[in-house]
Amino acid sequence: MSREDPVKRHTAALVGNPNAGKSALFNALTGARQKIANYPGVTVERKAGRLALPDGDSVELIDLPGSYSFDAASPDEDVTRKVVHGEFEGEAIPEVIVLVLDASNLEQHLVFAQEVLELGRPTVVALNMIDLAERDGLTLDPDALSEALGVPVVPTVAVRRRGLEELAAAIAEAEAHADEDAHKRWHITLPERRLAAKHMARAATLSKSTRHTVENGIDRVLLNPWIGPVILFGLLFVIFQAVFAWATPFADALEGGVGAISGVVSASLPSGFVHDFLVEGVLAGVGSVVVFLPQIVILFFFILLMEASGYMARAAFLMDRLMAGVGLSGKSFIPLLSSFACAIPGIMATRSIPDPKDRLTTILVAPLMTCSARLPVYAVIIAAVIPQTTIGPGVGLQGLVLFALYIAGILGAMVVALVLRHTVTSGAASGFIMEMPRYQLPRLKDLVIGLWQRAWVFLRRAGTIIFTVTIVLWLMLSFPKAEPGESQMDASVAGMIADGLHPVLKPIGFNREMSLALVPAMAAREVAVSALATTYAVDAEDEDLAAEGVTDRIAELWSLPTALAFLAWFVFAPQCISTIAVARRETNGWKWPAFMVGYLFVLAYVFAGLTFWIATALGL
Ligand SMILES: Nc1nc2c(ncn2[C@@H]2O[C@H](COP(=O)(O)OP(=O)(O)OP(=O)(O)O)[C@@H](O)[C@H]2O)c(=O)[nH]1
Ligand SMILES: [Mg+2]
Repeated sequence: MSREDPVKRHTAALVGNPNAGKSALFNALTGARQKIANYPGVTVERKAGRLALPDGDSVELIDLPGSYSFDAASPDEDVTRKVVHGEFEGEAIPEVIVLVLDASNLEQHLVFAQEVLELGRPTVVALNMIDLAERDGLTLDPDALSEALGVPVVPTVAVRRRGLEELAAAIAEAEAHADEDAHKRWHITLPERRLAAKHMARAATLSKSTRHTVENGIDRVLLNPWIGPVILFGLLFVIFQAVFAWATPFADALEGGVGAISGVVSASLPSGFVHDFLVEGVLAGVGSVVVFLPQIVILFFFILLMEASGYMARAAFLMDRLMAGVGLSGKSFIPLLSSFACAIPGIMATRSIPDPKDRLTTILVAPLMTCSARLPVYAVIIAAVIPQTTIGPGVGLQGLVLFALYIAGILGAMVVALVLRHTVTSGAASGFIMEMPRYQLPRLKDLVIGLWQRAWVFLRRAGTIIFTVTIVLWLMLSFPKAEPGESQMDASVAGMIADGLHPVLKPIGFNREMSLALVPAMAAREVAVSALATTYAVDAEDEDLAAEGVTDRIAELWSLPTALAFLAWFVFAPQCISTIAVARRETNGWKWPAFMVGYLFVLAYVFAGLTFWIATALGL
């Protein structure tokens, strides 16, 4: 900022209804990579970035959660209210407000817009999604809207970077003086506001062709009470088939690559500490997790498609009735579905749920949704013990088992929610209203960037937390060294820990290696795989055994009931430490996370046990 500048412009805040494209504008203007997705409630916290203005100055641009009103009750909307009113701790009131409106949905968006303008602060309107309005046959008149609102209006298409320079220029010119008349002009009741919105939208619409919107036709099918759920279920089924079927060639290639590197390292290094560290710890351990990259990418490909197309909110709508049956609402569906990626963003997404008890229940059951970190665990065990047969055209048994495990998690979450709503979080279930976002064709570039980000997150985890934990375990497995004739595991520190845990887990069919693997898996669930791989590699009696992958060792050493019990454990397995930490932050204390960990441990133990005993009784 130049010193002579009389106008103080430290910050500008993006404000508007959910799904107006605020984060898309934020990313386009600042070069950030905030999450954008086509459903309301994506952004749940305040994020800042720097925006260079055409006059050489720059401002701190703030992306905010979408809001319907300043009176709104949900925690994310509360952040918006606080920031805009200058009540957010450690932050001055923003000098300029950038009010983002969806041009294709103008009337609705003008309701909250009036509330924002009532503040009487320097405001610039971004009339975003002009392209969608055009798609619907709407021609808008930004000047008329500007006249009606009394502030500059800049048409934009955030995702195509249209209108960005004009918007930046308008922000630069927004004068830092309050509009004294604003209060008198705008302060009216909600019905009056709605009426005013209608008039203003009408006045700003130059022409409107009676084009049938794509939405209606598609929604008649996708939201049909009978066909809709079948399509949703079918889609989930296809996803889990694809995770196995499509990934196999890539996963095999990666596994071959890791094996080849392992062979080269083995042959070229003399046996000793460095050799063992690389072969048993790094390659067997961390390598066993990295090979699941293709599966992770495929899973996220589908999640990103659902998020970008606008289907996510439809799925929430379809699930609303089912969710109401267990005392939740469709609002909980999106956080729960996000938990398929990871429970941490899932739990944070609950901030868009207004009712505190709905929100708490959703937080408590979110870890039951199968996060992507569990995918390697499931995949390794399934590959080892479930035959690669097809049981129908295009339906593989392995994919089916994976699907069943996801369903088990979902059903578990539903039952737990039902019980909680009748006990610890009892109260009236709240209603469900969610705007259906416009259908959009996902943009290839967004998809590629999104997948790249996810792949990078996965690889970074493998290189940091999974690496560290696996290496610590490897050290504990490798020392003290065994006497000749003694097994290395028996002699090691880790072996002693495993011996301590095993008696507790033996009744539910777990062997010693599994018992040991559960401990580091608390850091990150994928570690269960690397821990088993490292344990078997360290304990291998000869080079041939050491060269075998963890899948082969499990296939040889585990009985089917034992393997199934391990899968059942991971359906419920108490979450990783980061999830516990987020639950603590979001519930402001240790009480609920402690409760969550407790009930998950009990369920994991009981269900793993039941699975083991039943499978054994059936003679599997
Ligand atoms: N066609 C079109 N799509 C847009 C435009 N701006 C944003 N989008 C899309 O609209 C969806 C919502 O965008 P976001 O930036 O996540 O919306 P938001 O206002 O931040 O939403 P919340 O964080 O939920 O309040 C995404 O799918 C974007 O890709 C636009 O100008 N034209
Ligand atoms: Mg956003």
